[in-house]
Amino acid sequence: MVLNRRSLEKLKKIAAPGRGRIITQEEQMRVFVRIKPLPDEEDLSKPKTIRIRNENALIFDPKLDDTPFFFHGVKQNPRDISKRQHKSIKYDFHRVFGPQSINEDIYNESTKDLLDKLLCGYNCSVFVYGATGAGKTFTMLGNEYNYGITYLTMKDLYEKVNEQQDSKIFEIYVSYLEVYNEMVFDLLISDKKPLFLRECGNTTSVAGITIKMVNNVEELIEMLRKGNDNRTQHPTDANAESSRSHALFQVYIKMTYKHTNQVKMAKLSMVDLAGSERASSNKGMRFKEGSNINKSLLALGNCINNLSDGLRHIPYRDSKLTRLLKDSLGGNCKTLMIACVSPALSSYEDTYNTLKYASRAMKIKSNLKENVMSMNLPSAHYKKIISDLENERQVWKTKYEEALMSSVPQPPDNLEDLRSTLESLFAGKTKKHIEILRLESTQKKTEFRIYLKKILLERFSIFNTDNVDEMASEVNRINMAIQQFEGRMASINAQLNVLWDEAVAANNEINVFLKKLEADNVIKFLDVDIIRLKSQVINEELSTLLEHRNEIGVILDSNLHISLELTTMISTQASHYYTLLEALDKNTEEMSKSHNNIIKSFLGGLKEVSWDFSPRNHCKIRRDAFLNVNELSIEHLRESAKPELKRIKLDHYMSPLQIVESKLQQITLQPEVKKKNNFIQINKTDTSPESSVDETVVISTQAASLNNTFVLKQNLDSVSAKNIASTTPHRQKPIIDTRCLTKSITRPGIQKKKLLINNLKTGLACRKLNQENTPLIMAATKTLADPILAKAVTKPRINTTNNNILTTKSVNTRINLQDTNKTVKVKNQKPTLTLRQRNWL
Ligand SMILES: Nc1ncnc2c1ncn2[C@@H]1O[C@H](COP(=O)(O)OP(=O)(O)OP(=O)(O)O)[C@@H](O)[C@H]1O
Repeated sequence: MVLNRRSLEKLKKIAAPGRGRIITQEEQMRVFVRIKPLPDEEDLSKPKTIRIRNENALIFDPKLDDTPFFFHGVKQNPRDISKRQHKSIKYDFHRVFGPQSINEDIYNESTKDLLDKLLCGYNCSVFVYGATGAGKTFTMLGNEYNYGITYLTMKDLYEKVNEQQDSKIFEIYVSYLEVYNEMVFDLLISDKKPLFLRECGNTTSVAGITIKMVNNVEELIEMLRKGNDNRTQHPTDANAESSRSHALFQVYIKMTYKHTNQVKMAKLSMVDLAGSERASSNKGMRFKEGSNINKSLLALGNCINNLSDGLRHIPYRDSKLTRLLKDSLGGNCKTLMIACVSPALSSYEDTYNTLKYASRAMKIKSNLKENVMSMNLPSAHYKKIISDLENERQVWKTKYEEALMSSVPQPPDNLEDLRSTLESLFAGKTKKHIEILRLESTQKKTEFRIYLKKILLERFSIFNTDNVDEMASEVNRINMAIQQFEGRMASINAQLNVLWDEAVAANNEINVFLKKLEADNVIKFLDVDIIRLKSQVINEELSTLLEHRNEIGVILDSNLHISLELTTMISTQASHYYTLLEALDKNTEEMSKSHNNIIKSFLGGLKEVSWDFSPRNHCKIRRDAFLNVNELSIEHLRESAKPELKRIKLDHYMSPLQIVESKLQQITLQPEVKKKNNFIQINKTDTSPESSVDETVVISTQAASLNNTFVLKQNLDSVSAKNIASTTPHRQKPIIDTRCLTKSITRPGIQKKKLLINNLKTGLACRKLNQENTPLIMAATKTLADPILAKAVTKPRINTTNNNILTTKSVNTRINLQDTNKTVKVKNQKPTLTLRQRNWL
């Protein structure tokens, strides 16, 4: 629809605030005329069809010059040979460029101004019109010495775009097509097939046209060059390189204002029309081309006529060319026409027609609107943009998904297989561990039996017997049993060695598999399974240990009964003998005293060994060496270290009291005692490979309730135990694992005694026995079935002259030992000795 002048006036309004400002303005089409220079062969003396009056006007077919011509001093009257009546028509244009003008002059005074409008969001069109050979292509494209206005416009456009980069984001797309023989072809692709036009509202779009994004002027020039190569050109009578098609080069600019996010779109169309020519001058194909060119130019002329007359009907549909130029001629577009003419007489008609057209075009008014580009772009353009954006979105989506996949890896397809492999590997490991533990359990039980048998022999040696033969066979039987047990031990050791190898191999297999899982980056998917399987192994081990504990408990129980039976038998017998000796008056005073002491101890004078179950001792209580299977071996197995072949010998085992005794022997007191805050510092002379610097000795009276109680306490915190477990080779670990042990033995009157820890020449410490307490201690020893206890609990002798003697009266301070962290703590005269040992194991 074309708006008449009244309607346009109405549209000159400003939209209400807040709805955006749309300015509609009426613009006259700007028309320029370019007169090309005469060709070299043309006779310059001949009259020309155009005379330039001034910058804005020319006279077509001017009358001959009135300048008088004198011959021999006589004024001559010039004769008009053609006898023709000169038209002498004056035409006004926006600018008339003479033959001397170069393309840059044309650009500077015509299209240059369009750029500002374009970058404000107005559509702009430039089309060159004229007869064939009049210089249209020369004006549009030029040559390498004289660049055409297309190049100059685009060059300036990119410069302006760069200047405005801070405030706007630009996207520039181009399309290039030709209308040849009433068919539309895409010049940006070499594949020539006609494209269809689609009417879309007030605009016409080309279906399937290539719209390319151009980032700089160089890319654009290259694109133009390729497009021109694809353009249909044939030599004609008038032009050796005549363009036989109308070329339409369109630039689409999308501008996004950075601060407001407002988007403006504008289109620049540069149209190089094919030249009109007399159809009669060419034949065949050229004739057909010429008639089609003329047809479309005629349609263009009709449109221009109707537009200039302000008619409502504009026959755009009469040709492909006019359909395409619909929005450039009378719509929302600032349009500029450059009419190219030749001043040569031979082009008289063409020039006349061109000037007529150009003059009429001057009257065309267009209706300019800002921010309307989006309506005027061909739908193909949007489709292209949408498809490009869609492609771009797809590319980014793929990239994003890839990035996501790499950051959050997907579980492998064979996860289930990997899990079942893991399960079977751990099942193999568990099996081996359990076999080892069971065998170790058997080993311990066998060792315990050997121990018990040896105790029998020891006890037997106390007695004098008459029946030597009978006893000898009994002793023999016990020795045979010991031998048998020891033989079994050897076999167990051999089996254990094989099992250790297998267990280590199973563990290595797991480690290799786990490393592979880690390398394949799939271990994270099996983390939970690995933890579950590891804890399953530990659970199995613990239940095996429990079984072992129960079995040892049963053995201990039966032995306790046997011991009780024996005690009853011995006491009955002793009582008989004492009564008999009493009756015979053979008892000495000493014997009576001893007898009384024994009875006293039977009545509770000697307390049982007690165990410290207090929560602060976060450790396991171990009754003896035979109770638990060696857990450290399993810990060590987990570390995949092969144990040494040497097995622990029975006689390396010590009772808990022996251990405490042994440790006490390694402790000596510092000659100089530093007093500080009720504690004293002691030093340790360490000659034992088993002892360590992390030993703490505390002598204290911390438990007032444990009156008359002598407490030996060994403690090892769990962290140290763990460290030791992982660093100490299996075979080098101590014979007994007594992480926490507290024994309390009450001795009447011990508060009056003094503890002597003497540093001997050997460097080892020992304590002197208090002979007075021997019977008492012996009784305790019997109860414990442990003769070495006699050495463990002694009555210390006072020696005030010796600096190495520690008296309970004097030791009221605590002094930390710098290099060993050992502390001796003595608070009053009722000493409780606590020995804390950290890395003894
Ligand atoms: N202003 C000019 N200065 C110098 N040479 C020119 C000028 N204008 C045109 N020519 C020359 O005239 C010849 C024809 O020009 P051009 O091809 O531009 O004509 P045209 O109008 O495009 O013709 P057609 O319509 O047949 O394609 C070319 O050789 C060109 O170099």
